[in-house]
Amino acid sequence: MGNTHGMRNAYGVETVRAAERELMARLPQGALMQRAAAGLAAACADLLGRVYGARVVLLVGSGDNGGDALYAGARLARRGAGVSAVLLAPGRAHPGGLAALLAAGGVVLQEDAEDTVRRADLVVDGIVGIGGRGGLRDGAVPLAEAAREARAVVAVDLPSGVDADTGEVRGAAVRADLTVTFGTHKPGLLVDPGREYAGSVRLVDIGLALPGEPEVEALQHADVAALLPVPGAESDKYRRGVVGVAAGSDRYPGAAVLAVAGALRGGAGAVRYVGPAGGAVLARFPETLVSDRGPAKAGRVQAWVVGPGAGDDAQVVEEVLAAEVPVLIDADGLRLAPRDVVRERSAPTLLTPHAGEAARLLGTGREEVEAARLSAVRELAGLYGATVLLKGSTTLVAGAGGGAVRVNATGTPWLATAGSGDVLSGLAGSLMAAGLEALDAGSVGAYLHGLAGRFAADGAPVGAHDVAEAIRYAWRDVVRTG
Ligand SMILES: NC(=O)C1=CN([C@@H]2O[C@H](COP(=O)(O)OP(=O)(O)OC[C@H]3O[C@@H](n4cnc5c(N)ncnc54)[C@H](O)[C@@H]3O)[C@@H](O)[C@H]2O)[C@@H](O)CC1
Ligand SMILES: Nc1ncnc2c1ncn2[C@@H]1O[C@H](COP(=O)(O)OP(=O)(O)O)[C@@H](O)[C@H]1O
Ligand SMILES: [K+]
Repeated sequence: MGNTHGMRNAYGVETVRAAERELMARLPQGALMQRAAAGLAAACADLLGRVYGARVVLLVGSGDNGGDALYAGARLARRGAGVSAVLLAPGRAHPGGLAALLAAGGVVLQEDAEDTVRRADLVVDGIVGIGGRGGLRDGAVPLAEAAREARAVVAVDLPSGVDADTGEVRGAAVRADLTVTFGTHKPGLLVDPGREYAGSVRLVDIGLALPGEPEVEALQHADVAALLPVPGAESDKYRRGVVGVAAGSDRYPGAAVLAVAGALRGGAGAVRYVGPAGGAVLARFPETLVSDRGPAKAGRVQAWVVGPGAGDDAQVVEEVLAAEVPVLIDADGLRLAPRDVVRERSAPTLLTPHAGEAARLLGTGREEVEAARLSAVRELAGLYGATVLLKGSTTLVAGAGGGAVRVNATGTPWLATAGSGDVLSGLAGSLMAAGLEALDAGSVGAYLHGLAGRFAADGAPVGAHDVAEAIRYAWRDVVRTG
């Protein structure tokens, strides 16, 4: 889909470096850093409101990230800000940047650095950028902590301590209100936990040409609008697609109701329900086609959803996996679906674990998955030869064949409510039945589900059924403004 719809793309460090080398070779020395510093200074000025008289403290590391901070500091000093720099490696600060700062009236702080940082109107984090390796080094940790008490923190390119390629944070990292990033988003700015440290992100164009596929991409309204299924004049309920839902149990009939609730709002022309909760489903949604035979005999569907609240019924999972249509596997189904059977399926499979379920499938701990989401989702997709949607504060979707990982951030923590995952599985399964590919169905489903959660919650607690009801508002919003 490329850039045609304004997809937000993030490229890894290696690609950024190559693009920078190529561009630098064609520009006068230092030109690129001046572009970066100009964009950074403008963003700082916007944040400050009034530059004259503002107390600005620069945290300056030994690389070009510190250079950006110094040149931007010089620009702010020329506009009347009181700018002081804390040099983390005094002999190795960017020489040109330091000279520019001093010439503009800035000073180098020799003592009481932490106190000055705490009292600052603005702290500019130029400790490390894409050259950073591992967590913050010891000397920088107290400064990062002091910065939390300052009025505002702007991170240069990315918050120091956040891994640019993965969003992983090992140890301490700077928490920014705003990150001013150059040339392209970095994966670590879009994927948690890094995303949380970045605050809002402003992209400064420095003229980089980035070739090929990004590491991570985030759909925007227009991308989603272009992917949504729309019935044509010739459509009938079967042509729009039938989605089968094999979910729920005597113990958890509600999971069936919620998965059907999501499926009814996902674009399929009909929802076929199979399982022991048919009565509960019909009572709530009379439009559902209910069957009391197993999935193999339930009649044709264009995609299956299996697993929410399903308990231990391995037979149902087996029958669904044997169907030659796309299958979404969630919750209990993930436990019951053998890896080799999934790998050998000829039709697409979409797995939708949360971090705890992903950890069990990978044989690791929940915390490990949450700390390294990008590698976990890629690894699972590889192991199962399937598309994997990893739920959480930022939801990731990795395709079976590698390629850019989709990240979704439309959600809200209010979605952390029982049953909201069941709604998502019905919704994404319905999109597959309507003809979307697994990667698109997962990422479009997560986008609408997150937005629906926001609309339904609007700052107050919600139940999962509220989220399902709000899907149509999310859909309309996407269609109208996309
Ligand atoms: N290369 C370019 O063309 C441009 C680069 N720009 C800036 O340059 C940055 C990259 O500069 P560099 O390659 O010099 O790398 P950085 O400045 O990101 O960091 C490298 C330096 O930090 C030290 N370091 C590494 N890990 C550390 C850690 N965990 N704690 C403390 N110190 C650590 C290294 O010893 C090295 O001296 C970008 O993030 C961006 O801010 C911009 O000026 C735009 C143009
Ligand atoms: N902190 C959060 N911010 C945004 N979305 C969240 C957050 N926590 C959970 N979610 C979303 O809520 C849903 C919860 O699904 P899941 O964990 O399967 O719950 P359940 O099994 O109760 O349905 C997922 O779509 C997930 O991405
Ligand atoms: K930084």
